[in-house]
Amino acid sequence: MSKEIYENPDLKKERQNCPFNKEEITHLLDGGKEKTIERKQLENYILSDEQLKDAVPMEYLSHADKYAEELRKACLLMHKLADSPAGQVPTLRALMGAGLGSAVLKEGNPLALHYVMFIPALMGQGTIDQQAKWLEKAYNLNMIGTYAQTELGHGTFLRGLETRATYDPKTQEFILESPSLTAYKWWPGSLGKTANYAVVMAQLYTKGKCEGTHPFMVQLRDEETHEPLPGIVNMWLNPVCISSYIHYGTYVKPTNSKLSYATMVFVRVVVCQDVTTNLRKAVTIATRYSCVRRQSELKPGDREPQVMDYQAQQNKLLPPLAATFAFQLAADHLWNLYHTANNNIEQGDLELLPDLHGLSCALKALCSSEAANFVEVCRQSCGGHGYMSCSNFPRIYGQVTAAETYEGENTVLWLQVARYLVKTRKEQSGGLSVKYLIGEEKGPKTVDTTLEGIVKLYRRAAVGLVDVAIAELDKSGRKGEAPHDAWNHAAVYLIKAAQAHARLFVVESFVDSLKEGKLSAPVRTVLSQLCELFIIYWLLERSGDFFLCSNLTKQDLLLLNSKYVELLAAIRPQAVNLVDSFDLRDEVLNSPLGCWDGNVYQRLFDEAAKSPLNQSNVHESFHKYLKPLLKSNL
Ligand SMILES: CCCCCCCCCCCC(=O)SCCNC(=O)CCNC(=O)[C@H](O)C(C)(C)COP(=O)(O)OP(=O)(O)OC[C@H]1O[C@@H](n2cnc3c(N)ncnc32)[C@H](O)[C@@H]1OP(=O)(O)O
Ligand SMILES: Cc1cc2nc3c(=O)[nH]c(=O)nc-3n(C[C@H](O)[C@H](O)[C@H](O)COP(=O)(O)OP(=O)(O)OC[C@H]3O[C@@H](n4cnc5c(N)ncnc54)[C@H](O)[C@@H]3O)c2cc1C
Repeated sequence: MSKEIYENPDLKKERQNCPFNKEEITHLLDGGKEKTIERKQLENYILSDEQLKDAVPMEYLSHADKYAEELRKACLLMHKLADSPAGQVPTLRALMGAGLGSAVLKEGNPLALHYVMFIPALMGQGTIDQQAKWLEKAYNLNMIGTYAQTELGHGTFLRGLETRATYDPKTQEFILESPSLTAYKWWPGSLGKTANYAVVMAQLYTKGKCEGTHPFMVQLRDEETHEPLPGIVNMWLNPVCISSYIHYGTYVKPTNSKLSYATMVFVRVVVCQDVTTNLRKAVTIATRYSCVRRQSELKPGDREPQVMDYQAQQNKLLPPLAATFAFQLAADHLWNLYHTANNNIEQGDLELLPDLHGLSCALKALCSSEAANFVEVCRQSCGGHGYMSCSNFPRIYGQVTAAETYEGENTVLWLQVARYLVKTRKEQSGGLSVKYLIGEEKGPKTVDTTLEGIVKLYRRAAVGLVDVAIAELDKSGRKGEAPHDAWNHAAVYLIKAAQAHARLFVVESFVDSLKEGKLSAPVRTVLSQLCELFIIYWLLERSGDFFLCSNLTKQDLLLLNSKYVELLAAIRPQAVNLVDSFDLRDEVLNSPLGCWDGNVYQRLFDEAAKSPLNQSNVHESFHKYLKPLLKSNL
């Protein structure tokens, strides 16, 4: 007789009479039905392999054992890659991210940088000959690379990197050196024990002149023994400049000095999708748990309610739920821009490069910071159980907050966006933001609180805050302040303007996607509710920006607040159905709080039982330390 599949009765009730086709949303998020089939096939292929399962929870292993275990599984995955039914590229993309990849490699993938930065750097910066020499070797894993840019003393300010690459015309070699302790490469993933090659960013010196940071291919370790090459700590020999700018000793300036930053732009684009996947996991865990968890008393004398029935809990979880759609659709738009810009750049057309830089900085900073805040809210919404390591919230939070720092610390990226916006506004120049900055709303500034009306408010705020920042810069200039001082003294205004611009891009992407998308009526209804909830939520959170730049009134705000709480109530019945549409397997969620069947308490108990401390009633430390203390009559 088939074993009755347990399903928590509350979750079962939540799933009854779903008014929309969950699979339609799954296909939307995967990029089509075929992609969903491919993803599920790949998940089965990977997650069914017993060798990829953890014998003991990773949190109970030593640092070295964690590394060894993750490396074992990462290497096994690479072997499986060759026979993957989904093909190598989709498999790699799935294995590098926060979805399938982190289901297997919970502490991180020791080979991630090889695929996420090392190979993209070769592809984006290497000459044809260099690619012919190294790409095949890299794809065949005959070398393991990393991207070594950050130093002990510098991560943000690339023009301040101290690693030097001096070209010797006599030997036609580059001598790489770390002239000081602060020049030591620090942070690059895999650099410590895994990689035997690195793309090293160093200041290029030729004929006594510094030509700025450039990428160099450097062998770090012997390919057979894996021993560090001689002098690897202070001196690297035989590096090769990965670029086509040195012709027989003469430096040929690139068309744009920032093309050497291209790998970072690629990762910023990818990070937007990756933090969204992590946010989707957190929202799924918290939403299912909030429909299983019954606590306190809503109606005196009644049974304890599902905590999801508290408006306060809906206010915690439904904006992040809406954000997962908003960020996914914006990341899709950015990915399309990236491909267009890159194809143009390959033809020598750099016109979209500033827009790509501006938008990739904006979206990476916005999605990572908002996702980090939302993941923490999801964790808190699960009370004490959300604090447990096995809830998976600590790991998800660690991964998302890292993205606020790596690939460009967010504040620094906001200021890059502001620089781009001020320049675009002043020059009324072309490019993507012209749609937002020059296409500003003419006519009366009266506010209508329809979806279109609210989007117009976002545009007014995006344009208005740039103008406020420019006014601050001009005021400082009139006082005789030097441009760099004026810029520093306007930082608060500049960052607000950059953030408003990023939010406008996300809001417009969400609204436009719903307009363009071929959606069934029930799916359109629920996604439109989520869209309206999200754009009102952000407006209420940042109402100061809107007061500053439009005729928003107290009445408008009160009306929007009412609309907001009505939408919470309207969406509440579909919360579980919406997170089910993400189609995240229990192994990917990796949390007893978020499992599909809602069997939370039994799974929590089973997880606790795995602790080494629970393998005996009395731990040996009692006899060593506690018992002597108890007897010591202090
Ligand atoms: C799947 C798993 C995922 C998840 C797995 C992900 C794993 C990843 C692990 C993390 C890996 C890393 O962190 S790798 C290390 C990442 N590090 C960084 O991102 C460093 C951040 N710092 C920088 O990018 C740079 O220092 C800047 C942009 C902040 C400043 O550069 P700068 O050279 O001083 O330039 P600056 O004077 O500000 O600006 C001069 C002009 O250049 C332009 N400009 C500046 N940068 C760029 C650019 N990238 N592209 C185009 N244009 C640019 C400016 O707009 C400006 O134009 P105009 O105004 O003159 O027209
Ligand atoms: C998990 C993780 C993985 C990483 N992997 C890699 C890797 O594989 N390869 C690699 O090369 N690097 C890697 N890094 C390093 C990462 O790229 C840097 O830490 C990041 O670029 C930030 O630089 P920083 O550490 O110098 O911070 P800093 O710039 O020193 O930041 C310190 C403070 O100074 C502020 N600040 C700095 N400049 C300005 C400014 N102009 N205006 C206003 N405020 C400013 C910042 O906002 C911040 O508040 C990784 C980092 C992490 C956390």
